[in-house]
Amino acid sequence: MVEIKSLVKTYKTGDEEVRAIDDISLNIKQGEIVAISGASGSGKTTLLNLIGTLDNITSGDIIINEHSIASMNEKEKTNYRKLNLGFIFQSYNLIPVLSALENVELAFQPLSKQELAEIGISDTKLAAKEALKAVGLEGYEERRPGQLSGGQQQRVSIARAIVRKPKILLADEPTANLDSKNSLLILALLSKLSHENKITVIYSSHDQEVLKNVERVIILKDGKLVEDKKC
Ligand SMILES: Nc1ncnc2c1ncn2[C@@H]1O[C@H](COP(=O)(O)OP(=O)(O)OP(=O)(O)O)[C@@H](O)[C@H]1O
Repeated sequence: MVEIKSLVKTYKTGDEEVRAIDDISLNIKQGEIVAISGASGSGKTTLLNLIGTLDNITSGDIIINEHSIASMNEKEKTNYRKLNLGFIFQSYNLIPVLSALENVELAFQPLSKQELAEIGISDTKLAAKEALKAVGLEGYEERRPGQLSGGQQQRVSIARAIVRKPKILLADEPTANLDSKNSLLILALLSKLSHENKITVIYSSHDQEVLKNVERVIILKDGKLVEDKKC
């Protein structure tokens, strides 16, 4: 469902060229949960950003459900992101003055009425409540981020990422700011959401504890794929 074909991403700084992604090919099935690992600078964030259409491909392609990302223009990419992708960040990226519920509901703001209908949402508040329930935060709707623990804040950000019913969830170091107990709980939640809703989850991590519990791990080194391990 995600087909990565001879993918290359280079960055130019002055006279120097960095091959951040150096000829990677791999397939990820619908509903699979995959960890991307590797040392700092190995290309994890770049790969996630390319799959997330947040950065431009230098050569090669990523085909998602038969859509070629390399041939999309900016407008098509924006539309594609809105209706297919969910993002989770290391630092949660919640709005401090809004409640948990309002933070989740914010995910609907870029969607038109027609787009909401397309994804089967008629009541955004109810959908946001259900997403919070799905991440184990029923009863916490009115709390602001500052009144929640790190693990709970990451759950709110996961609710915000899943509320538009994405086909793919992309998470850059989602457990980097959490202790090992909360990291494992967040991973278990991502795994549950992936299996129950057939969401493809792709996340990066360099935490060895986290990597003990993964189903498949892709290891990068200097932009190259050096290992693709099913556990
Ligand atoms: N915007 C940019 N301009 C120039 N070089 C970049 C840019 N973004 C990334 N790079 C380079 O591309 C390579 C891969 O970086 P990337 O951030 O993808 O690695 P990473 O594995 O996510 O690292 P970390 O674990 O530290 O977040 C690095 O050499 C980095 O310096």
